[in-house]
Amino acid sequence: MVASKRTHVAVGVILNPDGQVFISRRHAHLHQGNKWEFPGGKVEAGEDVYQALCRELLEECNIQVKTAAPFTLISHDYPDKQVLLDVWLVTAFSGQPQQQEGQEWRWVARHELTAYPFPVANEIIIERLQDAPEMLGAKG
Ligand SMILES: Nc1nc2c([nH]c(=O)n2[C@@H]2O[C@H](COP(=O)(O)OP(=O)(O)OP(=O)(O)O)[C@@H](O)[C@H]2O)c(=O)[nH]1
Ligand SMILES: [Mg+2]
Repeated sequence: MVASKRTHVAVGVILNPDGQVFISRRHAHLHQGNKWEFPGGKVEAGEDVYQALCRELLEECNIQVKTAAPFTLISHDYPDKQVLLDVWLVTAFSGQPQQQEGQEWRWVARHELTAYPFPVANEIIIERLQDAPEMLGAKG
C-alpha cells in the first residue's frame, strides 16, 4: 500500500488596520477552483512554514510580512487531496497588498467572510475569525 501524502500549505490571514481581511478567488482550473481563499501555498522542501508564508505572500500579494503568529492548524481530506493548512495571522506588513496572479481580490470585514464560498477546510478559520479582536491577538 502506498502511503498517502498530505500537502503542507502555509496560509496567511492578512488583517489591515481597519480589521479587514484580504481574500482572493482561486482560478477555475485549480483545485477548489472558483472558491475564495486566503493567500498562501505549498511549503517547499528546505523551507519552514514561516519562510513559505513570507515567500507566498510576496509572490501572490507583493507584501513583506513583518508580524505573523500561528492561528490554527487544519488537517482536511478532500476526496481528491489531503491538506494540512498551517494558518497564520498577519498583523503587520509592508507594501500595499494586491493580487499578483490575475485573481479577483478584495478586502472584506471579518463578519462578511461568511457570505463567500470558501473551501470546506476553511470553515473553522472563518468561524474563529468571528471572535472578538482581543481573541485574535490583533486590533480590529
Ligand atoms: N492558498 C490556499 N490554499 C487553500 C486554502 N484552503 C484550502 O483548502 N487550500 C488548499 O491548499 C492547497 C494548496 O494551495 P495553493 O494552490 O495555493 O498552492 P500553491 O500556491 O503552492 O500553488 P501551485 O504550486 O499549485 O501553483 C490547494 O489544494 C487548496 O485547495 C486557502 O484558504 N488558501
Ligand atoms: Mg497559492
